[in-house]
Order: sequence, then structure tokens, then C-alpha cells
Amino acid sequence: MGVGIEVTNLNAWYGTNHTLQDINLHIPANQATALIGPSGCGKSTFVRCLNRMHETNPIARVTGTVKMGDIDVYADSKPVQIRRRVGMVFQRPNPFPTMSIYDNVASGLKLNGYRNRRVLDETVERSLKKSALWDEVKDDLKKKSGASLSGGQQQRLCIARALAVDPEVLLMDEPASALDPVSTSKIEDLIFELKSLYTIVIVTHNMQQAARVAEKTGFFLNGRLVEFDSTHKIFTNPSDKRTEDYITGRFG
Ligand SMILES: Nc1ncnc2c1ncn2[C@@H]1O[C@H](COP(=O)(O)OP(=O)(O)OP(=O)(O)O)[C@@H](O)[C@H]1O
Repeated sequence: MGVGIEVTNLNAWYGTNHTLQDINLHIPANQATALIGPSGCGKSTFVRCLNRMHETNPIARVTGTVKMGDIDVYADSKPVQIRRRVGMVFQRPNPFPTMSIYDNVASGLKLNGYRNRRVLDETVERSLKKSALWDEVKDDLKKKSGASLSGGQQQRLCIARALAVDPEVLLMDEPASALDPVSTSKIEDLIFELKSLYTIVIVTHNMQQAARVAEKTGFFLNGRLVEFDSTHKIFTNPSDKRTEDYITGRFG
């Protein structure tokens, strides 16, 4: 099951660039939350702060609190423990190119020491079913490499790989922006299915996509969260003039 995420006074820097400023929001469990805003406003940095990836950059710094369920992400746990609870999917599908489809999905479990063949088989099948890829690859699991799949299939493979370690949160940073419309619609259908099981945060430039998949939407501008509300409110009756200007295409 998913968990809620409580972000309090989050600030982030790259060197002297104060990239995120005083971000406060509550991301509800088992819903999809979309983050929108013009290029460079800090959306990717924000999601990278949720799973402690931001700090992997030597010039990066973070202050503030992120609570994921009962866990204080920065105080209570190591980055590697957090990344097990939080799956991440990036803009460009990044399967391990030389590994088979099966090994791509099983990689996280194997890294965590799982060796039992039956457990691995079951997890690979379950994860590929959840990511709506099973029917397309079930006969080639060990014969084909991850890199031999189409872009849309590779992205669903990456989603299966993220789900295999049983996370509570799924972060998706523009997961469909490199895909064709048919693959994009499959990813959107998938987000719809998956949110009953996971808390999903999706960065997107595509406002129709945000409106289609997300219950809540946050609008970022210049490192600040300008507005956070139900997606319906953001797109029909935003409280802030800057949100209205952005969603009506007057800037950005
Ligand atoms: N690795 C990095 N090193 C230094 N500065 C960075 C780095 N990554 C991002 N930044 C800076 O941080 C700010 C926010 O970038 P970020 O990628 O979070 O924005 P974004 O809203 O996700 O943009 P986009 O929609 O174009 O992906 C920008 O000013 C960017 O130049």
C-alpha cells in the first residue's frame, strides 16, 4: 500500500543556486499527484529530494523535512533504505541493456540477496502483469534483452523493475515524454491502475496528462510551489494569477 508524504520547509541548492525555496505540501497516499511548471522551475529537483537522490550530486544540499508515512526520510533512514521504498522512473527508459527482460525485473531483488527461484519467478511475473507488459513478453523473458523492446515497452519494463522490490511510492519524472501517443496512453492507463496500490508522484509538461491521471496538482515556478490543490480546481478555477497564466498558456 502507498503512504502519504509530508514535506515541510524543504529547501534545495545546487552550489549557490537556491533551487527549491520553502516547499510545504502533503502528498496523499494512493493517489496520483502531478507536478507542473515551466522548464527549470525545480520539479525534478523536488522529486529527487523525496528519495534522497538530490544529495548524490556533490554540489547539492537539502534542508527541511520529508516524512514518508512514519519515516523521517532524512533523519531516520539511510538513502539506500529509502530508495527501496520509493521506485523511480525517468524520462528516458533506462533498462539494463545487456540483461534479459527477466533479469531486468529481478535485478533489485537479486541485489537484496533473494535467490529462491520460485520467489523470483513469481515476482517477475507479478511485476510484469502490474506494468501491463506480461502478455507481450512472457514467451521471451530470458531470450530477449531489455534493450530489444520498443521505447514504450522499455518504459513499462522499467516500471516493472521499480515495482518488483515492492515500493510504497512511485516517482515518475516525465515518464511518457519520450514516447509515442499509443505508448503514452498505455502509461497513463497504468498510472490509473497502479494508484490503488502505490502513492504516485508524476512530473509532467503535459497538462492534459496531469488532468487525466492526477487527483492533486502542484504548480511550481522559480523554485517555489505557487499552488497545490485538487487537479480540477487547478485547471478550472486556480487561486493564483500565475497558475492561471500558466495553464491558459499566457507564459511558460
Ligand atoms: N545537476 C545540476 N547541477 C546544477 N544545477 C542544476 C542541476 N540540475 C538542475 N539544476 C538547476 O536547478 C534548477 C531546477 O532544475 P530542475 O531540473 O529541477 O527543473 P525542472 O522544473 O524539472 O525542469 P525541466 O522541466 O526542464 O526538467 C535549474 O535552474 C537548473 O539549471
